[in-house]
Amino acid sequence: MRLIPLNTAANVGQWAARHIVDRINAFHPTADKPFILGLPTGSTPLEAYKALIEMHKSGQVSFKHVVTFNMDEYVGLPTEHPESYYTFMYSNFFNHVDIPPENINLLNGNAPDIDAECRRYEEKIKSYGKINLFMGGVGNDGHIAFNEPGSSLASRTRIKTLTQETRRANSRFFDNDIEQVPRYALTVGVGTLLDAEEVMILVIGHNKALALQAAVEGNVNHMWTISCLQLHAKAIMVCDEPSTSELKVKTVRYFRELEMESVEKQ
Ligand SMILES: N[C@@H]1[C@@H](O)[C@H](O)[C@@H](COP(=O)(O)O)O[C@@H]1O
Repeated sequence: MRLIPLNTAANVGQWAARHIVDRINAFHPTADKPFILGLPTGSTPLEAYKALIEMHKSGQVSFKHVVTFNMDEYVGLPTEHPESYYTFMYSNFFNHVDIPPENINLLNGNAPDIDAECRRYEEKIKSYGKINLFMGGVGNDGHIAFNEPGSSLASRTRIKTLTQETRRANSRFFDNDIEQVPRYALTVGVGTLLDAEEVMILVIGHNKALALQAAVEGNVNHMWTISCLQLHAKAIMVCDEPSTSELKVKTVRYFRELEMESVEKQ
């Protein structure tokens, strides 16, 4: 695991966007060999999306040959609802870059057959071989995508019941009214995420400090599904300063020194 300790949320967004752009450009994607990018929603990736849009506008990257898969979507929320992940993705990212609409993949939380929809999503990912880079965030309780505590670490795309804690945390987007927050969501599984070639998680704010501690210093544990990243060969946690407040000083120092070493060697 790489841990990148930075100062601010803006630094985290910039770092993540630069990493994505470098990966896409190094891949030299074409129509026949597109770059496959996994994407999250939430407040955490907003700065990264802004930075990606700026880099696109200044000619540093094209998304013409990038295929995206979003991690999750609420069940039963109309697509055009302002808080659907569909709306989020188009207004915060897709509408501002040159990605062809047919390259965008989102789970349909209103599909008549939810199980078939989840199978379709897994099969579509498989049809491309693998996801090259999955960007994600983390919930206060350590959930990755919507893999709530106790989710199988081998899970695939499926429907999940949201915990009270997640619904409470997300009620800030629903007039602070927990009753308006959907009870279910479709989410890629922990196993789906672990299949990606690389996973990059952004961690912002002191609310995420316990989740980051569990991810980095805790044991692999299904109660903190983010800890699955310890099983991944290429995982990166990009963190702001407040989110590292539960980590040991020596842990942060260790990872900071590792990064400095690798910069010097390049
Ligand atoms: N399903 C999403 C997660 O993918 C996200 O990582 C998490 C954190 O959200 P935020 O970035 O707003 O803190 O919230 C939601 O529950």
